[in-house]
Amino acid sequence: MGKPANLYAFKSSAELASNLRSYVLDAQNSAIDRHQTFRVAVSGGSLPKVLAQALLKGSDGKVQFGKWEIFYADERAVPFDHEDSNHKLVKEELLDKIPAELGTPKVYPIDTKYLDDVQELADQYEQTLVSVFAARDSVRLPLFDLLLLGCGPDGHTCSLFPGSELLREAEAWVLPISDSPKPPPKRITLSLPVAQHGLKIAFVATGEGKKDVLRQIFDTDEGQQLPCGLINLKGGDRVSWFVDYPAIDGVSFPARRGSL
Ligand SMILES: O=C1O[C@H](COP(=O)(O)O)[C@@H](O)[C@H](O)[C@H]1O
Repeated sequence: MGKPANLYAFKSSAELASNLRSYVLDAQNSAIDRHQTFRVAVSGGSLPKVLAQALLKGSDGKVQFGKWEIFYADERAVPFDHEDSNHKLVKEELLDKIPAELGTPKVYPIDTKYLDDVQELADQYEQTLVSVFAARDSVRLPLFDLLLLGCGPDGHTCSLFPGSELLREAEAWVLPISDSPKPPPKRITLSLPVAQHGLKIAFVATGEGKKDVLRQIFDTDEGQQLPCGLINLKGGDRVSWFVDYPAIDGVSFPARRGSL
């Protein structure tokens, strides 16, 4: 079954946030040591709030935002002032609140010129990745230092939904969606191979609403076919889960509780 290599459970959001902070700082420091920059893909949904709690408070280590390059694991095809925009959410929860002394990250949002054509929107975002990570013909997949992912109650992550034919895509780095089962329907998303390839991959899932899907992912064979399950399985020990107690209520796999 899809036993997670690293499953950390916390009784409070403050505890989860402080452990997520240590994990992100560790990823940041080794990335900066390796290539002087930290390339992170972030998600929307419930993640940005937890991430802000982790990164904007805390005295251990230093978040070197000036060395961060932030990309979107998925984005909705809406303007930046629309309430469904993942960039708006990340900006309001985190980016706008970064103290000047921590530096300013380089952020790569979608190009809203292409909102009417999701294929073009995805292609343009892929070009953005190509320009940063290297030409398509020199690397098969972009390698993020860290992917910060959510897990929807149906097992979706990024904008990869259960049963979607997009899960079979092997070549493209960024994919368009016109019929997302969760609104809004038009989106772009990192492809499954890109999401599985991250050097480190963290899922953050909190609240009772996640307990059924986590039980499925960790305790059943079917759960491994869900998008989160597919990343969990392929990623092996590169994957860590940060959850709270309500989210793993009923999961048989023992989580390490309380700390990394
Ligand atoms: O639609 C989306 O949902 C997922 C999961 O969101 P959550 O609120 O259940 O954490 C999110 O990771 C993704 O970025 C977003 O577009």
